[in-house]
Amino acid sequence: MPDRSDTPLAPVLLGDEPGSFPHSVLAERHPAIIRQVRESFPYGPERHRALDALLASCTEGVLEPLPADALDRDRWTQWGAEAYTGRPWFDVPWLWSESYFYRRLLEAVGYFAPGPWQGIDPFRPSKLAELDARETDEELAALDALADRPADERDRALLHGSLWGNRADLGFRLDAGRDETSSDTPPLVADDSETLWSLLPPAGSATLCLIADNAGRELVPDLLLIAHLLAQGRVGRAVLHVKPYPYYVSDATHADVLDALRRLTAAPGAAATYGDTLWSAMTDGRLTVRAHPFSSAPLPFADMPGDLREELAAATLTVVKGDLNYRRLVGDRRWPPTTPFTEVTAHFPGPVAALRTLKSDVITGLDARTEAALVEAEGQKWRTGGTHALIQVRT
Ligand SMILES: O=P(O)(O)OC[C@H]1O[C@](O)(CO)[C@@H](O)[C@@H]1O
Repeated sequence: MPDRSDTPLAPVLLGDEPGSFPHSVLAERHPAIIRQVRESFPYGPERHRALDALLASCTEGVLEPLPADALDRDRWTQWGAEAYTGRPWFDVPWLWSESYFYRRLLEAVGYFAPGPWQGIDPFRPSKLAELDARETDEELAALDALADRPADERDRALLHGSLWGNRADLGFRLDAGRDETSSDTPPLVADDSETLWSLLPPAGSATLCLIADNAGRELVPDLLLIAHLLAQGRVGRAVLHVKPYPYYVSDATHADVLDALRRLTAAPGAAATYGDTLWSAMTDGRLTVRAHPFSSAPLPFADMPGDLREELAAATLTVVKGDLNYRRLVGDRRWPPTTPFTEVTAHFPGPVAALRTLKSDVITGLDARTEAALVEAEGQKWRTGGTHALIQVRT
């Protein structure tokens, strides 16, 4: 991360503290994900053995190197594999070990190797179930009532749909025991939406990059937001960044975009109009989907490569969705919550907006009163419970 003399770097989050949230993800959530994946398809004995080996490695062992013939081995070396392989999963930066877990999981199910399981997304059954759920029908039906509302109400509804859609990630739901906090504190802990709208004036034909997070019930409202912005002329061109391979259980890939788009175009009522807008925008090049390798790198955005930096520098605004992308945007560190968002995102190549529900410890940009009220009402649960959200913008 570049020097910011006025903001000293906070310690990087590791998973080594029993009782901490990162530790519970490594010790409990990852084994649960392996169990879920094992049941998602009738994998044969070889795949089951590989999943058993991953389970043993990630709970009691060390990070093992990728196979010598893995096509992305050099890339992982550049991303720090030599420094971290051979070490216990709990002792390396949490962002690194968590991201590497998904790479190893895909290795275990044969996602990359030539053969029948190549390219089969182990999370697809749960992603499709979510897309087919009754709740998705209800959310799409609500678009009919929106059509007659004033423009600013539609702007707000679609922005908030995309924001709160982030609450619906599938990995989060594996945590059945997580407390639901009820609190009198406002759901939005920071709201820079006025600034966001000022960057995308009507008929301004801005270029928007949206760095997507989850598929299914998050991606659908993300796509609706993009369709709305294109239709309003607030955005002339949009680039949707997705993951190059299945990641963090429900993260969106290009295949998920196509599933979501089909869901929209086949829906009754207004939803299909949004779907048609997106379809024609993809066809004529106003909307493109990108799967840059760095999208699944175990590194903060401060370390992004030059080509991606250039691309994002040319955007009027980049919208960064979700919790994991927030960790990568501000750095996965124990920042004091009042650390200015503008300073920790100074490295980003252009104007950036974070839309995120709070699902991990990292937080910046709070005012002292908001932080105090949250702590008073909930202790530290507001950081990870997914019941609060933020819209933060750096121009
Ligand atoms: O889907 P999101 O919003 O990125 O949230 C995923 C979050 O889930 C975790 O994988 C575990 O909580 C976090 O590491 C990550 O930040």
